[in-house]
Amino acid sequence: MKILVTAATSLEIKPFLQYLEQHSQQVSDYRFRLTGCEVDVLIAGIGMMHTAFSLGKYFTLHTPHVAIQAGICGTFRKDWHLGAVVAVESEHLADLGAEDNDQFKDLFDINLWKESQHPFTGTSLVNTFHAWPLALELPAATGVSVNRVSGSAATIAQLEAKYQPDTESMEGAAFHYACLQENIPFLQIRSISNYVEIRDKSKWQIPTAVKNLNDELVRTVEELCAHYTTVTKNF
Ligand SMILES: O=C(O)c1cccc(C(=O)CC[C@H]2O[C@@H](n3cnc4c(=O)[nH]cnc43)[C@H](O)[C@@H]2O)c1
Repeated sequence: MKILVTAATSLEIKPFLQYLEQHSQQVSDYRFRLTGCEVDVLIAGIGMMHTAFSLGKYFTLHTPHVAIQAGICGTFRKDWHLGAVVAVESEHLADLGAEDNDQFKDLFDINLWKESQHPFTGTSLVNTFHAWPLALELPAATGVSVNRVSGSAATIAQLEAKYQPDTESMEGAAFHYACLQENIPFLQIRSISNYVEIRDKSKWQIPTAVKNLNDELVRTVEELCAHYTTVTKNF
């Protein structure tokens, strides 16, 4: 089984990389062999432009069975605790469009895109791969992707009213788009490093978020590889 693990920065998946160093055989700069599984690691860069370019290039050369995007994110949900790990199931591109006075209009609102044009479901990029072989016990989240971390009351209120998001990242939509276009089953796992609120970086809990994210990432990859090994043994 071929698995792609992608992240915006190596810092976000450093513990996973250390795990691979200890438990797998490294076959190239970015490829690891782990109990019958091939795991590629792609550090795609921060933001949708870098993510789309990196994944587009990668998918012209490789077709993984599963792609996993792992990263930290902000949450709009005050009832979710920092450090919680979630699976983001759908994404909106929440700052691509036009400003109309103090209102934001996305490309669907201004009729440059049509609802449900491929690969969108309505106006969002939904993870439609339901044949995931593992029981995912993570809370499901609805995400928005932005080029600028939201940090004003007005922007936050607009995003909440328009998209009812649980999470905010800078790469999720690009990942969903690339995987849906290439028909590659995928999973976006994010851990919450901060609340989406008026900017106060001192409140961000990046170390806890990174630890929990990587615990979950290791568990998921190990389970996927074990599942695949069991399935292939039975044939
Ligand atoms: O401003 C800083 O000093 C600073 C230092 C380290 C990281 C940042 C980020 O903004 C991280 C962006 C990175 O993390 C994801 N992320 C995390 N929280 C949020 C959020 O509330 N809204 C959007 N993106 C977030 C994002 O996916 C980036 O990859 C700043």
